[in-house]
Amino acid sequence: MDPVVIVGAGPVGVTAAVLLAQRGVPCLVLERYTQMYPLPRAVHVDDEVVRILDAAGVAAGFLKISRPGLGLRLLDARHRVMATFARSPAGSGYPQANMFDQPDLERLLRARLGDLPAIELVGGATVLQVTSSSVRYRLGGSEHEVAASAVLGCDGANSTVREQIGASLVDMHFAERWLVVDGVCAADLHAWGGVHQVCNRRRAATFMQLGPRRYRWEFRLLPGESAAELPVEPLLAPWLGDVSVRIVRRAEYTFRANVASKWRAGRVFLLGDAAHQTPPFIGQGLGAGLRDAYNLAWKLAADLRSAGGEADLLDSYERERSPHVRAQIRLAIVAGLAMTGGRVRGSIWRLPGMKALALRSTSPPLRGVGRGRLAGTLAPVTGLDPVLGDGWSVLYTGGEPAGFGSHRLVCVTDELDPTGALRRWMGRRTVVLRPDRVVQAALRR
Ligand SMILES: O=C(O)CCc1cccc(O)c1
Repeated sequence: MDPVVIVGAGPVGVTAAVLLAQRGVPCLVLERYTQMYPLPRAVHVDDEVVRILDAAGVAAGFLKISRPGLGLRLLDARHRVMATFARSPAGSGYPQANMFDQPDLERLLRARLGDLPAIELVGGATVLQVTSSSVRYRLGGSEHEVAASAVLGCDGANSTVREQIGASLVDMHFAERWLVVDGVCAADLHAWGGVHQVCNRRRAATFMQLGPRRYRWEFRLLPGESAAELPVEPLLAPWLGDVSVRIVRRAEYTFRANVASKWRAGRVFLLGDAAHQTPPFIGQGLGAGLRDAYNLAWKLAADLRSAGGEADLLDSYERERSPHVRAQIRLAIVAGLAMTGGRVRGSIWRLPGMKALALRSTSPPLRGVGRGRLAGTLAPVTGLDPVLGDGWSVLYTGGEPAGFGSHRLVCVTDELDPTGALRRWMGRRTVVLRPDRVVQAALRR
């Protein structure tokens, strides 16, 4: 089988490679740089995304390098607490919010590559041309062409693959310039362990702890200000007291909301920032890319196993992922407006239902999957992967259901479900799960 060529060895590309290789699909990962990018970027993933890291074999390692996020705290311009939306650090499976430093996650994922000989990673490779069945790239002084069974563009916001398939970015009408500062402090700041949002219209700001003595600050820039010229010490002073900080990185970012006009051309697919970009206000940027990888990997593996016989399954990638990511981007924009618009807009958070919205940790159901209330939702089966296997499965509680062909039949007993939470969720239904644990059908007995 020709390899799936993955352009970009960031967390999305590497996760896609791992998920494919675990299903027996050879992968060639082409990365423009020779070294891993050493500086912080993404800082948060939710519990659904940790399940994806689990599927890729790195959840145990991730829990060691991350810390549970305690929720969201809104502060006024003088840093007085306006509201706290607190998460319980121990959810039913993984913590609902997980704070981390991206280079730590990338090291974990790169180490996982070493377990999977079906993956080859080539650094220093600049992709020149992409088709459904080949990729041409420059390495050192020479050009190479490799045959591909599919191509995944995981090459970030300025994606070459996106350009190659003629997709553009559709603007969801959000652009703000922010200064992002990462620092390591000489001592712990003893800050509350969630995300702090300063609801100051003049200088909206975000602050959070990422690891031991490691912190992230973000400050919205005013028109005409540049991150390079803005003195950072007065901005950090209220958070630091007399503790000194070593700044690891300061950068200007334009937070944008964009979705690619198409995510696929033939057997070339876009994933992660190549397909969508979101403002960071609900911490879903990297998670969206990892959800892409998880959604596509099992479908592509099934298609390759059946020699191209799963055209509809491949079509469902964009059909499912695009509305999901748009919904999350819209939520990020609304949350951002409420959090950065000053005291008055900040008071929106006192309205009934807003607390539940701020703390909601399940993402919207995938559209167009089966029918019924549970269809398209992620089943709460954390930890059951060894029982469910890597294919389709059927969960049942009564008599063994018939007519499910090669699906794995799993009787949900006390042993599998000691707290009864899974059976409460199932109600009196028999539940058909896809390989990615999304509910395809939930049938009343
Ligand atoms: O959902 C949470 O508890 C935190 C979400 C979050 C993460 C990172 C940045 C941010 O502004 C919000």
